[in-house]
Amino acid sequence: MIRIAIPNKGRLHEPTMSIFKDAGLPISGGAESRILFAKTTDPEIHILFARAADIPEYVQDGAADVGITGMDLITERGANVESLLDLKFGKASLVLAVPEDSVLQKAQDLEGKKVATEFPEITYQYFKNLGVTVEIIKVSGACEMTPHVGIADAIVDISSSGTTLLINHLKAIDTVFSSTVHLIANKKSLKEKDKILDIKTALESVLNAKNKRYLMMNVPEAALQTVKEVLPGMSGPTVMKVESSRSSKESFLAVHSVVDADLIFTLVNKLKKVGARDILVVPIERIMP
Ligand SMILES: Nc1ncnc2c1ncn2[C@@H]1O[C@H](COP(=O)(O)OP(=O)(O)OP(=O)(O)O)[C@@H](O)[C@H]1O
Ligand SMILES: O=P(O)(O)OC[C@H]1O[C@H](OP(=O)(O)OP(=O)(O)O)[C@H](O)[C@@H]1O
Ligand SMILES: [Mg+2]
Repeated sequence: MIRIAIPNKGRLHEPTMSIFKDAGLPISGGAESRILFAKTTDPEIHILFARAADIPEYVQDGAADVGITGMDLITERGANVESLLDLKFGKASLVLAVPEDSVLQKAQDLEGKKVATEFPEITYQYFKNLGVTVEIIKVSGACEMTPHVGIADAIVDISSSGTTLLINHLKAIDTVFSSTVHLIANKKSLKEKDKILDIKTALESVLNAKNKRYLMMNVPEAALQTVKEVLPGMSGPTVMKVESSRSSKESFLAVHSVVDADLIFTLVNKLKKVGARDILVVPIERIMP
């Protein structure tokens, strides 16, 4: 049996449930349902719902074979786990921030000063690497208030849109750590349970397909070469004969290709100009190379 720990609530819950659904492993539970265990369509794969911050330890200690959580939380806890895949969501930066009117402009200016943070390990390592000595004040949240009440001169805290810093009259002066959500595995489980790599492959196939679209069109045979020159190469397009019911003498070919989603707008206009018609653009659920 393989147990996967996923965030039970908060900003990582939904995107995690969604990528498992797209990967063919729909999960029910967590969030409002408050169910903390669940099965999947694969009887060998069970789900454990947990707080994102606890998942690194659960995976390190083997309570879960696999986990999904942020690299900042994994690094802060120094969890001895294997990262199998960057899932590319949950993007956030840990930034060094000071009051907006502060004279402190760079990390070196913090020598001998106080820094409040929810991430003491990452903060310690950051200043150590710079050869700067600071006093680290561990807080469990609402870090942004500390420089305004004399608890600290600066903070190291998560920033994504930057709104929280702005409304708390703080400004970032450096990026300490960039985080995204990763698929991690217990090192012993990884050696003993091959199925863990099947889970990685399934999630990876969803990521591979995210920015791709499947393009289908009918092309007059005479225009095929021109159309192929317009189509970007992933691998050559698939070309099939169309048993057209059209009365026209012209014979048509069906051309199919996988293209980047952000090329679609210009590509469709170019293809129409060189004679393609009946153009269909469909999303792709998974791509397994
Ligand atoms: N404002 C944010 N924007 C983007 N990602 C964030 C933000 N805050 C936290 N994260 C990321 O989400 C992950 C989980 O963060 P956290 O443990 O704070 O849970 P949460 O989803 O914010 O729930 P809550 O804060 O309500 O407990 C972390 O890896 C962190 O990097
Ligand atoms: O740059 P922004 O988009 O404003 O996001 C940054 C805020 O997001 C997180 O708080 P969250 O909303 O998770 O609340 P929390 O402090 O309870 O975790 C983090 O602690 C920051 O305060
Ligand atoms: Mg939070």
